Amino acid sequence: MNQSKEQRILNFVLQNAVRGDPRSVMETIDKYCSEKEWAMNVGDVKGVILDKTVEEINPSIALELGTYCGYSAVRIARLLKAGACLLTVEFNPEFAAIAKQMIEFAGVQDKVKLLQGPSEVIIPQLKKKYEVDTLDFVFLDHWKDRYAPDTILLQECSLLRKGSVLLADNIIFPGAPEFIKYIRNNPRFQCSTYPSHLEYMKVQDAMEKAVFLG
Ligand SMILES: O=C(NC/C=C/[C@H]1OC[C@H](O)[C@@H]1O)c1cc([N+](=O)[O-])cc(O)c1O
Ligand SMILES: [Mg+2]
Repeated sequence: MNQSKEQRILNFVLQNAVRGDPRSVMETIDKYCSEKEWAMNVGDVKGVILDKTVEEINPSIALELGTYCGYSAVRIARLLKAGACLLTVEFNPEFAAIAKQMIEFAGVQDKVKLLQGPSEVIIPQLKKKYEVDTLDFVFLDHWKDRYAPDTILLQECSLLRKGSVLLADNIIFPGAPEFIKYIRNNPRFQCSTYPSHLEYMKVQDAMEKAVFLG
């Protein structure tokens, strides 16, 4: 049975990147996906916006929705201080298996907990099963029509506190119109937009930052 694109990306990393070096893993994925096969990693351009947001917050506990191959999990985890943790949620078991290997190869497995399942099932489990109090940072990069319902669910589960920061990928392309409508009209969030480009393409995209005001 021939390989998936995600398996080809992982193999390219295993053969070309430096084990234990997160930056090498990121650069190798970016090289493959810009030269050989496009894939929906946040990428090197929007990745800088993600980096700056994570560095600004310096989160102790972060949540990522939509792991895919683990590119942004590696990207976020490499910036986390000692003792800090990234919980990353992936619905698709094949993608989760790839991401697990990617995270381990990059050497950030001690900072990352990969949770396989639908976000609407995992989010309500975070407090009791995964011992989360509240989240300092949430990166939304999963199904675009899940951004708004999952943001509501995070609030219903009391997982956000005054100052919790959400960062959403793809609010221009593919777009997340319901999320934008919800979050920008919501007095409990302070929003700002970061115009950018779609990963590996000359297509306009943007990221939305939303600070929960409590
Ligand atoms: O659908 C996108 N992301 C949805 C990802 C969904 C992931 O989470 C659940 C599913 O198992 C998948 O692994 C997407 C699509 C494009 N795109 O250009 O089509 C660009 C992006 O950055 C994206 O995050
Ligand atoms: Mg994305």
